[in-house]
Amino acid sequence: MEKSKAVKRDSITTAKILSDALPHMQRHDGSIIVIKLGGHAMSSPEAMASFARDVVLMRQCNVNPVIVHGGGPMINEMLKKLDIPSEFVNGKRVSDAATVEVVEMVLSGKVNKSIVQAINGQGGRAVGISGKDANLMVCTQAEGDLGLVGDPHTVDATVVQSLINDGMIPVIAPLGAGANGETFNVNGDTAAGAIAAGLHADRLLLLTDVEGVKDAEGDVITSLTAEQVEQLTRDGVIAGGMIPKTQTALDAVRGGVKAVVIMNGQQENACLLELFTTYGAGSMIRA
Ligand SMILES: Nc1ncnc2c1ncn2[C@@H]1O[C@H](COP(=O)(O)OP(=O)(O)O)[C@@H](O)[C@H]1O
Ligand SMILES: CC(=O)N[C@@H](CCC(=O)OP(=O)(O)O)C(=O)O
Repeated sequence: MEKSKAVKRDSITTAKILSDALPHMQRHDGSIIVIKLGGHAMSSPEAMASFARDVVLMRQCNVNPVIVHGGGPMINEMLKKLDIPSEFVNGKRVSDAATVEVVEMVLSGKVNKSIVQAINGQGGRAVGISGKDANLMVCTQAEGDLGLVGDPHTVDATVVQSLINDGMIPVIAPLGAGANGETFNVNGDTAAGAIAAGLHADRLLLLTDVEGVKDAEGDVITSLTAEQVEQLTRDGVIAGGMIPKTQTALDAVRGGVKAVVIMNGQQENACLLELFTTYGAGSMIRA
């Protein structure tokens, strides 16, 4: 008797939550949401399954998720096994030919396919590709002495749009082709921003391992302007891996993406919180 009362109470709460979500679902109806899943946000099989479930639920609600992933920690692990040293400059991995070979193997292989499998395991239909497929991301060499690190030069999002139109969930590894047959290692955030701009996405969610962009006191800044980002970077408050994220956010909004949110992907149901509730998670950057 007690148990059935509890089930009834929980069911009433669930029905209320679904009802509250209706205006948010209507607001995002038919929209394209690019989600960057960082290596740190894929910390456990449970976290991956929870993310996959959110993505499948989005698709079920006629919201079109496009996943662009990273995998820095997984690349580090493989480079270590192979005894290949690695260093980062301003959040980007200096990449010689041997490093790029490992990056492509890890990202297009195990990481990409484990996300695809997690989404399919929740009843979605995910397709894994890299930025090299169908000329999605043609790159030029990035500035600085970074070796084979690419900056997206042209994005042709036709293949992504075709997958979306067919009800698939694209899962994209951040590699790009060069005009002379090179393979470029592209920072996952940079790739996500370029693809979001190429798709004129409604929103770009950059999932990471912190609540958002923090100020000098360590408090999360919920809404950021371009000027604030530039000042915080000059002051060294925005540093390391947060630099490509905030620069990506600025490039994306300038490139036509309506809003970018930098948020904690380790928080359970992070994407649902952001899209389908009134609670705005993380730091939002708008045009
Ligand atoms: N101002 C800042 N606010 C928040 N995080 C910052 C800031 N400056 C630097 N960071 C660092 O950026 C990290 C996120 O970047 P990164 O480790 O590359 O994440 P991911 O692997 O998810 O792409 C945070 O864990 C934090 O250590
Ligand atoms: C050029 C560059 O830095 N490429 C990244 C690509 C993976 C990535 O961005 O992974 P996270 O999102 O997990 O950090 C790298 O080699 O680590």
